[in-house]
Amino acid sequence: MRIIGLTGGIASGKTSAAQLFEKLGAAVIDADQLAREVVQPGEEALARIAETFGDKVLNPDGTLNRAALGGIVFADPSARRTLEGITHPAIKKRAEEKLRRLREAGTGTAFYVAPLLFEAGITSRVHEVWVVYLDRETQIERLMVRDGLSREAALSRIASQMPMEEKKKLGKIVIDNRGSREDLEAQVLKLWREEIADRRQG
Ligand SMILES: CC(C)(COP(=O)(O)OP(=O)(O)OC[C@H]1O[C@@H](n2cnc3c(N)ncnc32)[C@H](O)[C@@H]1O)[C@@H](O)C(=O)NCCC(=O)NCCS
Ligand SMILES: Nc1ncnc2c1ncn2[C@@H]1O[C@H](COP(=O)(O)OP(=O)(O)OP(=O)(O)O)[C@@H](O)[C@H]1O
Repeated sequence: MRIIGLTGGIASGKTSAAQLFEKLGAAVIDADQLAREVVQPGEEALARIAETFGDKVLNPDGTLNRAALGGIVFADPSARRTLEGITHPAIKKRAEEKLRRLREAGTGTAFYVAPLLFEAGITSRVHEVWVVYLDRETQIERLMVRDGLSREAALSRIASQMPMEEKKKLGKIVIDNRGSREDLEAQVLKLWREEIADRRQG
């Protein structure tokens, strides 16, 4: 099974691109989704987060208050690293399980969509890395609109990741998402044909 790591900066369009690849028939594993699964009530990671950061990061019903925890960790790199120390091993374990199941099912190509593919050193687990790229100003705008964040909050989230220009240099393939959704769809379709479907036939 060929595993393509799909990464990029926050709000660069990884999920949007992955959904388009999925529509064309690719298998997709999304690290952000796994990150949500490992903090569901009853999971060990949630208990450790509450022990470490206090009850203020829990909602009254015991679920994780994502806004409260995000407010802490995106303003404090050492708190962010503590959180990653709790969640990343659990996320990696789930990703491995999902990849194993896809392999057993005879899947040809799987995308592993992860915002922190480079930062968390997961590149050795994938065969190649594709980067969804966006210029900084468009990134700030799309992030503010999607998550209802102030400019300052958007900038602190962006600052917690490797600069997009650096990620762009590290990708085998760069998907440029500065244009319209139609532009993105056209690039995905071309990559699907040239990099996945044709190679499979050949
Ligand atoms: C801090 C949390 C609760 C905030 O939740 P929220 O719903 O506001 O954001 P969400 O999880 O949807 O993430 C949105 C984006 O933020 C960025 N982001 C998330 N975690 C991190 C991090 N540790 N470092 C840098 N960027 C991050 C990613 O680009 C991600 O796509 C959440 O992001 C979290 O649990 N993060 C730690 C787990 C992690 O590292 N996830 C990234 C995927 S491995
Ligand atoms: N080409 C585009 N034109 C306009 N808006 C877009 C385009 N591509 C994506 N978007 C929007 O930009 C926002 C970010 O896209 P998306 O959620 O796919 O990014 P992401 O890289 O998965 O983000 P994250 O790292 O936060 O998970 C979304 O609101 C999405 O609808």
